[in-house]
Amino acid sequence: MAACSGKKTEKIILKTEDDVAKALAEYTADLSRRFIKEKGSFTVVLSGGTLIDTMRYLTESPYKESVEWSKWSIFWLDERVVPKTSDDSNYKLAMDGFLSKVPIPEANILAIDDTKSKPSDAADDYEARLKDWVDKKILPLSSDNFPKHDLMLLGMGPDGHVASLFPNRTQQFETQRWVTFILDSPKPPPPRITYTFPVINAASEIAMVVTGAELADAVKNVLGTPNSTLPAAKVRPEGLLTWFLDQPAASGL
Ligand SMILES: O=C(O)[C@H](O)[C@@H](O)[C@H](O)[C@H](O)COP(=O)(O)O
Repeated sequence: MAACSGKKTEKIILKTEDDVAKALAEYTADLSRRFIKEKGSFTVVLSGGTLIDTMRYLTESPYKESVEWSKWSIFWLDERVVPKTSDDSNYKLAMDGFLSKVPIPEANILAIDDTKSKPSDAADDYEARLKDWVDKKILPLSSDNFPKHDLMLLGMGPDGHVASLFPNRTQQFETQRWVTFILDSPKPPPPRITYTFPVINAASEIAMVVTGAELADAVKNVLGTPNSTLPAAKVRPEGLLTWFLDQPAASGL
């Protein structure tokens, strides 16, 4: 556990992906209640990939009616530099599978500007708009002056990447920027923008949601190897890190 331990790391291993989906809905709804009670809002950062499908129970009873959706704001951990209508778009994935099913106000959704076709411009623009949200006090700053989100929901790839921070790519070492870009992502499509580790680790809560046997080796590397060098081992939030695993993903532990 040492390799990925933040101030506090928890590991929840459940039998099936469906059990993980149910536990994730309960965890997210609990945090929503807690943060809204404490500070009147809830800022949530989404990944692409299978995560959106694993969030499916949040769009159903009892959560659909009980969660205070109007207090949520939505951000993306990473986004592909493609039109929002493209099947490769993380915005489209989240819109189709989650955002179209719950009443989060459109003004609270910070999506990529897909008129910026150059990844560096798209990253600069997203970072500038994050700065506006900090200026408007929607997002606080961490002690290191990075934007602090309440909850980040992360997936992990079989190569141990999180967000678009890949092994053998330099973006994982960024220490200054809030949002950076990559032109040669090993996972297609190649051009993307991504939050950096200082922003990820400024979060109050991070859930690593990892299901399926194809992730077992990466899980074993990150959670079972001291000093793992995979990007996922660099996830060490200021707050609590909770790993949600199904048994196939946890089978190497
Ligand atoms: O845009 C992306 O590609 C994702 O944000 C990416 O970081 C994803 O979370 C992981 O690749 C895990 O993907 P799976 O959940 O599909 O394994």
